[in-house]
Amino acid sequence: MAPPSHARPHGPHVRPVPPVHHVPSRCASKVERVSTLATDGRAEPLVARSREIADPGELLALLPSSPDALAWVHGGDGIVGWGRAASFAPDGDDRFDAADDWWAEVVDASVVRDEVELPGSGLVAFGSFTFADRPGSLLTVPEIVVGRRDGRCWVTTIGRSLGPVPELSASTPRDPAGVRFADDPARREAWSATVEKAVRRIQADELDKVVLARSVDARFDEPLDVRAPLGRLASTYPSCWTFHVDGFFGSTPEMLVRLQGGLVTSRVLAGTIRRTGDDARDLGLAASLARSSKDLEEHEYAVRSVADALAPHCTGMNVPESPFVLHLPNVMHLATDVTGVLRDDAGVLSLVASLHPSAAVGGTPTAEAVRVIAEIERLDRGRYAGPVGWIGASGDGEWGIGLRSAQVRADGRGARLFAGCGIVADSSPADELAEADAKLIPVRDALR
Ligand SMILES: C=C(O[C@H]1C=CC=C(C(=O)O)[C@@H]1O)C(=O)O
Repeated sequence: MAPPSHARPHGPHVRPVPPVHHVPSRCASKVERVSTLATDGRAEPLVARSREIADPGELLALLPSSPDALAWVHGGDGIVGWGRAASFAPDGDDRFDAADDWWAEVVDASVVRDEVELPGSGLVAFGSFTFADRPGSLLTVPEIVVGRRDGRCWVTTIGRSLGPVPELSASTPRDPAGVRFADDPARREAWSATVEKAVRRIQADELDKVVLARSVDARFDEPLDVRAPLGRLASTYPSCWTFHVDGFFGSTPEMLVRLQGGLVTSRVLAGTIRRTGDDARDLGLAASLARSSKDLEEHEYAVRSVADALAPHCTGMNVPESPFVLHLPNVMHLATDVTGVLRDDAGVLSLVASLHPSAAVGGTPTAEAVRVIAEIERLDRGRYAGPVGWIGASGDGEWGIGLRSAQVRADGRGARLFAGCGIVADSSPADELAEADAKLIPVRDALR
């Protein structure tokens, strides 16, 4: 069978062709709209150029101290960026499709010279979407991107004209100062009561599973330099994807969807056990997690939701029958890697639109779970549990679920940390509270 076409109608950016290619716009009015969305409002297309460079050292250390700093790193590889060449803040239920359309227009109106041709090189946008239909989603095209993959490094400049390779230098971030966490017992009790309420509704057959989240506020004496927690997260959780977009940062173990060269992959997590720090004991706990009917049930809902959402877009899907246990420093999760071969021309944001919210962050059935969350959780999740990641000119990209995360306040002197747990019929409120505490550890520790 011929391999499916994975190129989106974004033009020929994906093909290894001569270094400079200008993709004609689909229609002039769209180009104008895109250009006016760029930060300075001038009606000019973007010019992006990626060049291979010598290894500049740790990517996160290159970030300037700026609210525009962007990051998506995993085990030393990934991309970081800064500056804002263009951005778009989609809103509403169709925010993913609106973002996808905007991106198609940006790509159509841009000139890309990619001498690297690796995932993340060429024109890219970073983004973060809200969990629910509320303001706060953002797709942003940086002016500078630095990337590393499999030992190769590059820099991309994006702007109104071809820019020179910038000077890259590492700097040391300022440690968080005077950190206090507010997690008072009354709020903890109230959350346990909410879990109990959800269990009763599940036992009454209103729904099968719902993910409930809680938040903890942090305060700082000085505005946070987000590069400090980012560096700590990346070194402590190298198997997670450490991200930062517009004050939303964290280290997520869950890949909602990666699209690369027609291959679709998703890492589904649900079902958790805390680690004790004693390796022998943790191995026993991992075995009990793999046998726990409560966790296996919770996991199965999450896998089903992802497999069902991807099925219309994929052939040759592989959905393993049993999960493996993913070991992280704070917790262990039941995990399943779902793969498929793209059979339509969906870009990664269309796949995100089909997948969000998966049962790892929403529940089963989805509509009922989302309704119950809105009714009983009493929390504005913001970007927590929403998709976060990047998209390239071909429509390929990587989008994780914004977990183990926090949103920095606009004045930088505080942040809200989030964690949630999948609730099923035999969930215990005390266990879920302890599990949520364990899921808060990565960001909590990174802020100390
Ligand atoms: C909702 C979160 O985790 C999800 C991902 C992995 C395991 C989960 C669980 O076991 O409940 C959650 O579904 C969170 O970290 O805030």
